[in-house]
Amino acid sequence: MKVTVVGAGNVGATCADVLAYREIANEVVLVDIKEGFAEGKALDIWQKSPINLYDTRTTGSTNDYSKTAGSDVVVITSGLPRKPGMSRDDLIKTNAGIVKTVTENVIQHSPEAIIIVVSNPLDVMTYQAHLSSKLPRTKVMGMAGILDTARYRAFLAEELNVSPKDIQAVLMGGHGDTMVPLPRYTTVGGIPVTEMIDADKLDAIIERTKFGGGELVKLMGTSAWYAPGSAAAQMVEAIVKDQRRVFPVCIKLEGEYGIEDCYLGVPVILGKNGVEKVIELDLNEDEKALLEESRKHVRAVMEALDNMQEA
Ligand SMILES: NC(=O)C1=CN([C@@H]2O[C@H](COP(=O)(O)OP(=O)(O)OC[C@H]3O[C@@H](n4cnc5c(N)ncnc54)[C@H](O)[C@@H]3O)[C@@H](O)[C@H]2O)C=CC1
Ligand SMILES: O=C([O-])CC(=O)C(=O)O
Repeated sequence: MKVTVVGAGNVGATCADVLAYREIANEVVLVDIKEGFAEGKALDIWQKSPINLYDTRTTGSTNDYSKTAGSDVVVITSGLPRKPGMSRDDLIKTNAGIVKTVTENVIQHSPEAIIIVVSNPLDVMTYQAHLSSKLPRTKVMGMAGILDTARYRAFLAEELNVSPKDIQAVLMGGHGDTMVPLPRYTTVGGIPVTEMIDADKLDAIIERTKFGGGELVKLMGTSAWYAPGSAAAQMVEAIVKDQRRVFPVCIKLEGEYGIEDCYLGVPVILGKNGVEKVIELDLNEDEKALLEESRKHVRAVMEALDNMQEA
């Protein structure tokens, strides 16, 4: 299995490293626009192989997409990260151009690839990659839900003093402040979380999760990479190993949840064909209202992208 990761920065290099040391792919190609940058990162990861004991071949390329030919999965992380005081949507202008060019290059050499978008604003960059690749919607998806859910699970594990492994959860909606938490689908070793934690503490954790990306931007002056890179690698693994894992993933909705033509995070089954199935939960009225808020927000940013492309 061959996987290309475009963008050898913080998230891209972390993703490539996880793909290599966990031997998720046989071959990983890193691509970046900065001269020598991807080659250097790939060489460093390759030189770690005798220490960490893996044989995934990692190589790099400065914008030469012929090296990516025949990739089974392509992860797009190229683009600007936000700085303190910015929202993810502030990145749209620069990152839309980058994601468009990168997708066109990728698809020229790997027309059968499955694309995982990471660049922000996530839901709308997934839309951009879908437009530019012209692939079926099941083969173009965005990574956000696994990350948001992981933050929520980590915060809960800390509060309850239990292993994060035993916390199962699902979040839906856009990757941003309007994400939709679903506490009634959160369990701790199979026990509903509401039996383990007070409502006000759970509310505080949900609020912290919504702004989880911003918390890290404030601390570091740039956005997160360890959890995002690992989350993207986990999606790659589900696809290349046809694991049929159930994850929240950003995909274009075509009638599911009563929503047409909007890119939102929803639980799906992920396997060798990409999104094998969108899982439709029976949401209650409060959850439907939160999802509608999220839809409105993402639609507005999608329309901003449409206007930019017409201009
Ligand atoms: N979906 C999610 O949950 C998350 C999304 N992100 C987003 O991922 C993106 C990357 O973040 P970082 O890795 O921290 O940024 P970074 O600045 O460390 O790396 C980005 C890389 O993209 C490269 N690049 C720019 N234009 C390119 C082009 N046309 N072709 C190839 N490479 C190009 C840059 O040279 C740079 O090395 C940002 O947009 C960030 O907001 C970050 C974390 C989580
Ligand atoms: O916060 C950001 O800008 C990066 C991101 O999407 C995240 O870490 O959730």
